[in-house]
Amino acid sequence: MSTHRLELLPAVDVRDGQAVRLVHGESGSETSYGDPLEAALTWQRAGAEWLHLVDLDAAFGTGDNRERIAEVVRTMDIKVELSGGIRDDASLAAALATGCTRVNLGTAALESPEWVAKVIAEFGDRIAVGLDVRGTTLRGRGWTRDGGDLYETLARLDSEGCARYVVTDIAKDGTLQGPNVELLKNVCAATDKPVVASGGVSSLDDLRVLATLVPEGVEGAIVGKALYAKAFTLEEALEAVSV
Ligand SMILES: O=C(O)c1ccccc1N[C@@H]1O[C@H](COP(=O)(O)O)[C@@H](O)[C@H]1O
Repeated sequence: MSTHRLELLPAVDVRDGQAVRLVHGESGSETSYGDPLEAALTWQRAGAEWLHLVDLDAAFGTGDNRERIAEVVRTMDIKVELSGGIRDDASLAAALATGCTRVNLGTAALESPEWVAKVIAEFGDRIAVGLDVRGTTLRGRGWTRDGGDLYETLARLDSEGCARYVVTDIAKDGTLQGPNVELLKNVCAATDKPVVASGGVSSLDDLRVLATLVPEGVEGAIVGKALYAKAFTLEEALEAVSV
C-alpha cells in the first residue's frame, strides 16, 4: 500500500512530427497541438515531474518519430515514460538509449509474451506494460486488434515480475468523460503492482477522485486532452493532488 501523492504524467503523443490528441485512440481523429518539444517543455516548466511520451506512428505502424522523440527525451530534465512501437530488441534498445526512465510495452505484451518475460527479467522497473482495454478485452496494434483477456494477461505478467501497469480505458480516452474508476479499482484488486491510470481525465475533481485510489495502488494519472483543452492548468492539477 502506498501513501504517496498521486503522480501526474502530462501526455505528449506524437504523430507525423506533431503533438496530437486522439479520440478513443482512433487514427484520423487527431487534433494537432504543434511542436512536441514545445509541449513537453511547457509541461516541464509548469512543474511536471513526469512526461508520458508516445510515438503514435510507431504504435499504428505508420512510420515513426524516433528522432523527434529522442530529441524530446534528451532535452527534458524530468522523467519520461516512453511508448509506442517498442516490440523487439532493436526498438527496445533504441527506446532505452534515449535516456527515458521507463518504457511502456503494449502490443508486445499481447503478441510476444516470451520476449516480454525476458525483458522484464532483464530490465526490471524500466519496463511497464500498457493494458489498453475495451471492456476487459485488451487491444494492440494501435488499439485495432483484440489481444486477450485483461485479467488473464495481468496474472501472467504479475507472475513474470512486471513492475507496473499503465491502464487505459479506450472508451474514455480523449473524451473528457472522467476516468473509469471501477476498472482501476478492479485492476488494483487483481495486482499488488502500481497502476498508472489513463483515459478520460476531464477535471480537477477527476484527479481528486484518482488521488483517493492511491492507497489501493493507483500511483499516477496520465493527463492529456484536459490540459491541451485548458480545462485546468498543470499547476492547478499538481495543487489538487498535493496532500
Ligand atoms: O495513446 C494513444 O492515444 C494511443 C492510441 C492508439 C494506440 C496506442 C496509443 N498509445 C500508447 O501506445 C502504446 C502501445 O504501443 P505498442 O502497441 O507497444 O506499439 C501504449 O502505451 C498505448 O497506451
